[in-house]
Amino acid sequence: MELSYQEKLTLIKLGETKRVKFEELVERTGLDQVAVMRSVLGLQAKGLAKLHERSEKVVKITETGRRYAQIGLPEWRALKLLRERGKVTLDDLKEVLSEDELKPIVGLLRREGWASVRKEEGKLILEITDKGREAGERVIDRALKLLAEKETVPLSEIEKLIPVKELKRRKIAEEDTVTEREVEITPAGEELMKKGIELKREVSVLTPELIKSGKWKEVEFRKFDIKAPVRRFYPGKKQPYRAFLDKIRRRLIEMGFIEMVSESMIETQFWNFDALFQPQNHPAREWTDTYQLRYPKSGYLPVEELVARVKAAHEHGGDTGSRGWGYVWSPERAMLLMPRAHGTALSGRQLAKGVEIPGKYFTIQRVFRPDVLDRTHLIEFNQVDGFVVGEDLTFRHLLGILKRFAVEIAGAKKVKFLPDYYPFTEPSVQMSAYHPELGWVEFGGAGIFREEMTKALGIDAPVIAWGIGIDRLAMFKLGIDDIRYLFSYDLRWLREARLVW
Ligand SMILES: N[C@@H](Cc1ccccc1)C(=O)O
Repeated sequence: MELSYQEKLTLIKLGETKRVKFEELVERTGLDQVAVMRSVLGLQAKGLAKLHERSEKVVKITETGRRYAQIGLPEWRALKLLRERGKVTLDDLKEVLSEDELKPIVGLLRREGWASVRKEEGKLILEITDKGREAGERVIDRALKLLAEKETVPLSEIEKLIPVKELKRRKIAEEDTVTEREVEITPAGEELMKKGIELKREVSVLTPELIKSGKWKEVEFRKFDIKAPVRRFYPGKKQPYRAFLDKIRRRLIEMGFIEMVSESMIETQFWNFDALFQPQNHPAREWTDTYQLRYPKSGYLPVEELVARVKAAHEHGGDTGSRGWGYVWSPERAMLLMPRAHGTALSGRQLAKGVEIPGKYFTIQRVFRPDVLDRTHLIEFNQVDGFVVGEDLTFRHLLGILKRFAVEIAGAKKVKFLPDYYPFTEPSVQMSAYHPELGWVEFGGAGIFREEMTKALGIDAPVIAWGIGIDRLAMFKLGIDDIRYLFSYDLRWLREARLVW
């Protein structure tokens, strides 16, 4: 017969006493109540023990009863005052009684015969009687004492003193039933005891020490029922959206991309727009499309030489053969600060800083654009931006890379390219990816950076670039249909959201 460690221990302890109160058995085993009950039921199922349950009517002291036991029943407090003063008015009794206690007191004292009552000038006067002077302990006092001492007393015992309804009426006690449990060993159990039960230490974890010392041979391993329902356990973990972004970062690093990082979400217009050859009168630079910082309003421009080249590109195309945008470029405008509106700003910074050629770079950026919040729009979202630079890159390489992203990152089955326009790329494309559940989803923009941009930043090789919005994808991977959930505090979601990749 297979007995668990706890069952064995319980049986051994039971064998010492034959029949024992459940609570005492708990004490003897040193296990907790639940464990002992489980063991007893287990032993009972195997015919080794028997659980006897008997419910008993008891009387339990109430909060009021406990208070009376301490300060005395109201009639005793009143009598004490009467004994001191001989007679009192009802008002006088307020010294020793509460408002609720005052109301029934006249009736109580009269019933006991402890006081006589009369009216004098509209006032109730109570005067002590002989019986009141001599009064001693009554049954109700004895019952209260007993209850105060034991808290619960069998109903039968109380009823020997006083009808329980009397105690209930005075709110001293209430009735209850308790279940008395006793456990008894069966003959089969005794039989097994006689044969001897080997109580091996039961372990639930196999440790290196157990293996090294050879002790694993002596111990018994705890059996687990892996199908038993257990409480849900929520260990600390990454915020689900963070987990998603980290996954993308990993993918790109595995594909050989170098990450571009930034300590700040704030950018000068220079890097967000000017360095990307986006003219200063471009509508996307207005407040309707980008935010501005109120304070501080302006930041710093990079080295003069670079600024001069950007200015020349905007005004007349610099040395690219382009005519530029043909306006007077303002450094003040370029100095204005803003929350970054696209990740491409970091691509511009990287190109100006210098790059390996050939080289591949990416960044995951939180970006900000005014919008009306709803289930699919936020004013802040995340983009994966990046570029590949190399001597003989062509537009076809760009399409190939984008397709690869759509498949690798988004799990898209089909992609579609449409002509598009960006001030910093020529040609420009927009890519849509076909998602089995979402249908055609706009994935992002891409193109070959214009020479007006790359040359001003000091790069003399073709650069193919893209910017991909990844929040729609995150929504899908996290199984949510409201984009605001990406930043939700909803504990249930934070605990249970699952990233399906
Ligand atoms: N920055 C563009 C995307 C883009 C990046 C790079 C090249 C072309 C387009 C956007 O925010 O939509």
